[in-house]
Amino acid sequence: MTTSAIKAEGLRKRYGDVQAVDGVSLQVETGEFYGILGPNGAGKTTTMEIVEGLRQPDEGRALLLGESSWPRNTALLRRIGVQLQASAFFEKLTAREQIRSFASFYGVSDARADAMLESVGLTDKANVQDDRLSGGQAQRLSIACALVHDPELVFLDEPTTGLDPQARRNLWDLLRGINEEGRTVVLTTHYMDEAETLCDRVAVMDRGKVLRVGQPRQLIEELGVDNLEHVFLSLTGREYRE
Ligand SMILES: Nc1ncnc2c1ncn2[C@@H]1O[C@H](COP(=O)(O)OP(=O)(O)OP(=O)(O)O)[C@@H](O)[C@H]1O
Repeated sequence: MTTSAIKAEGLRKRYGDVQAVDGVSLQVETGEFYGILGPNGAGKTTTMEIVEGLRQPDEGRALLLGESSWPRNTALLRRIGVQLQASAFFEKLTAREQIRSFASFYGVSDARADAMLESVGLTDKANVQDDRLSGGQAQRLSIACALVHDPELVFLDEPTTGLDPQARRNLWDLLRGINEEGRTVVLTTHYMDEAETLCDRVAVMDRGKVLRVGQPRQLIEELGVDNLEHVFLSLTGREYRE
């Protein structure tokens, strides 16, 4: 029997008056490209952080690669990659210095760091300081940093937000490649077209709950609608972007 990459049961997390995550259960299989969809504030990031072992749930538990992700398990952290926002870069370092710094935390060689930079198409930007990179270049650098230690499972939180259509498409190719190499990918996104294009399965979240899980095509067919945007409308009775 193979172990699921993620198995989360009954997760709950409250911040003051806000019930950010309200009984979330999820299962992600090894090798899957899995999307967590939902509008701002749906609870996507909090759910991911609990699963990653970066945040303690009030209730419930998450198994990551077959092991409990809380209390924080440093051995597990080596086996996962978490894409940080570009704002988490070290100040004033060049692209090459950034990725070599991340690599050094894991005892990964400079050569491997440089190869990752090459694989995301940033070799010609190696000497450019992070604050001079375009939005798409900064996203690619942050993804390369998350992959530098060759993790089995990668978490990407809204990797294409704020990018122009061409940069988004370039990034989609990169993300597909990461998954085709055999890695499990978990992505949060606001963009339904992105989820439809990339994800094997999606969980549609709203107000801290998972409303439905399935293959994008299957959800569209089941609900008799044209696209994922309409799946959301049909599940919640309201527009995705209100
Ligand atoms: N550290 C925190 N302290 C207090 N409230 C928080 C904190 N983090 C998140 N929240 C609140 O919890 C709810 C869920 O937030 P979360 O970031 O998980 O949602 P999200 O679906 O990832 O949203 P977005 O798409 O905007 O990133 C929101 O109402 C948010 O304001």
